[in-house]
Amino acid sequence: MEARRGNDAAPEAPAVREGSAAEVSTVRGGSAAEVSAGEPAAVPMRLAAENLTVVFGHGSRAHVALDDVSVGVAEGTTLGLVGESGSGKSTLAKALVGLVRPRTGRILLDGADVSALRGARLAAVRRRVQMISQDPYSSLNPRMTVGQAIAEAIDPRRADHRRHADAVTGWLETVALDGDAAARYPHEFSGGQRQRIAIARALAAEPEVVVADEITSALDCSVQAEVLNLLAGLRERLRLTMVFISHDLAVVRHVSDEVAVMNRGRIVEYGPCRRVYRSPAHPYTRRLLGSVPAFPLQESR
Ligand SMILES: Nc1ncnc2c1ncn2[C@@H]1O[C@H](COP(=O)(O)OP(=O)(O)OP(=O)(O)O)[C@@H](O)[C@H]1O
Repeated sequence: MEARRGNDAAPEAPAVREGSAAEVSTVRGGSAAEVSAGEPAAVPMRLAAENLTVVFGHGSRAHVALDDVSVGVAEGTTLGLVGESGSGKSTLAKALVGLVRPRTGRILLDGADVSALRGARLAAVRRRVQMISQDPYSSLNPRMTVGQAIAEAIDPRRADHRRHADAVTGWLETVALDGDAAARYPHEFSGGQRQRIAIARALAAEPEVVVADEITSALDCSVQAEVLNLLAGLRERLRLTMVFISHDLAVVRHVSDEVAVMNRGRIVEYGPCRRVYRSPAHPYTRRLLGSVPAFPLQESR
């Protein structure tokens, strides 16, 4: 039997969700007004997880990190993922980008099941769904100059910085860095600058979806705000489709159209950000929001 690690004392209430799991990959989305009116627009999901289960380990040491999780993000929108530490946010992020293989369920990219792909086809999907993580070192090769790293994202087969110099400079300027950063190495930059480079690198691949996993949690407060404002601006300007993960509820509300609340590997509440923050329906969400002084319940957005 699989063991479940009890990482908090959240109540076992049923999930509160607008739309069924089956709807997630096909018709979820639309504005908050449309969803709450019970008539969601038929917006296809760019990226969706359908009934995803991820188990780490085997036998008595098995741990169910994701338990029948279904979420989706429509083009040009942002899905926020919140939940306490250990609730499964990063595991879901990794599953969405193909870094963790689900035991059951599917990952759909533009409606096509990509969860069983391997080799070159998986690599191609990873290009289309770019992940930016907490530690930019995991996405930036310390032996590559920044210019090489961005050139590789632009064209993996001809990752020559000089060939793509103008485009590299353009992406650096997009994240408010000077073009001469291209000749330097990641370790020569501050944490905030490295995250800007990681964002530039991810966007240079022109992905269909960006998965941002706690991208500011290792940064000082003032730098966090700079990076978040940059990302929020890019999201508007480039109409990014994004999955945004953070333990910071205020930040998630700021950038997300919809939010999924995770608890112990499950989605317990899922819906338009505005509605969930204003009137959380699940006891766990209420507890989560109630524990943050900035979120007295019933606050309007
Ligand atoms: N590679 C792994 N092997 C075994 N267990 C894992 C592995 N990765 C994650 N887990 C476990 O799965 C659960 C979910 O972890 P995950 O990192 O997805 O949570 P999280 O919500 O992102 O937490 P945090 O906010 O602290 O990053 C945790 O109990 C964690 O210990």
